[in-house]
Amino acid sequence: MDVSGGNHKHKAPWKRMSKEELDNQYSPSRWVVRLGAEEAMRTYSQIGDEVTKRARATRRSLLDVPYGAGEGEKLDIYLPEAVSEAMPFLVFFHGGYWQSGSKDTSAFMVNPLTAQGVAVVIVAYDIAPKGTLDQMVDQVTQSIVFVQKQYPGNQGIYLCGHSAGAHLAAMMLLADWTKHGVMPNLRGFFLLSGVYDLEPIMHTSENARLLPTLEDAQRNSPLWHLETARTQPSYPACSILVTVGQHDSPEFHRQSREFYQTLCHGGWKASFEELHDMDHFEILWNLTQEDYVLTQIILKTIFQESR
Ligand SMILES: N[C@@H](CC(=O)c1ccccc1NC=O)C(=O)O
Repeated sequence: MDVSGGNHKHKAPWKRMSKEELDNQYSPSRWVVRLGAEEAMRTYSQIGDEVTKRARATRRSLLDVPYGAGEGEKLDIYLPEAVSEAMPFLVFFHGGYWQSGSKDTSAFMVNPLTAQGVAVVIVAYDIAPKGTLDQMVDQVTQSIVFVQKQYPGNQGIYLCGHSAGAHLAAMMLLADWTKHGVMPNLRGFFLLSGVYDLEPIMHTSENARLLPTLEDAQRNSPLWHLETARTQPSYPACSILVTVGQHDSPEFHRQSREFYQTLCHGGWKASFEELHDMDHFEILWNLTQEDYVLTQIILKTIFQESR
């Protein structure tokens, strides 16, 4: 009978997995139920491309706005019909395991949100191999500082990220804004199918290069920081929604659940949603629809919090 290792085993089931199993657990496309893995990835780029073209054709936008001096430090701002100083902002960080993806194929939620008066910002950051994880975290920080400085009267900044982008958004729970000379008006986080503990990912073929040492993984793990530091939440009033697709892998489910539980224990205002019959990518595709349950939760949160 296993007595001593019970809790540990419960907390880190990945430690007992073979390399093949870890690779499998951390390859979201292999868990897609309605398409094959390759077809799912092709469809993902295709839909992203189409929705972004549509958003640019039908919405007022400011494209390739620099938020920093670097070539890759650009963001797109999509505006609602009625532009005002007091708009709420949703800032989105795309996924792609910090190695792929682009703001130019990631405008999924732009049309339904701008239709309701929310300005949507889609952020580019330097994916690997150009950027390191530390640099990406820094760029994400800078992009939020930029939005706050540009729109100081905003009615709230809400961060949303998908997969690796949810990781980058979650890192902002730990950001030190003092050196940037501005406190962003953060009111909510929408974290979609994210990874919050990067230690298992160090051991996957796809991501080993990004995380050469355990220190790199821990420094970039919001779960590790929140479990270790046990400090007071920096934004106690911020709503944090952690979501995972029903068809996401068991490891993705575990990551989301543990992050949610750690947030609750730490006194953050967190909620958890498992999205019914959704895979890792459909979560985003459905955000193009105004009547989708997640779009509705996002809109409700923004308009409740900013009233
Ligand atoms: N090679 C990965 C791709 C991937 O993980 C991914 C692709 C697009 C958007 C998000 C992703 N995952 C995390 O960031 C896979 O097999 O699913």
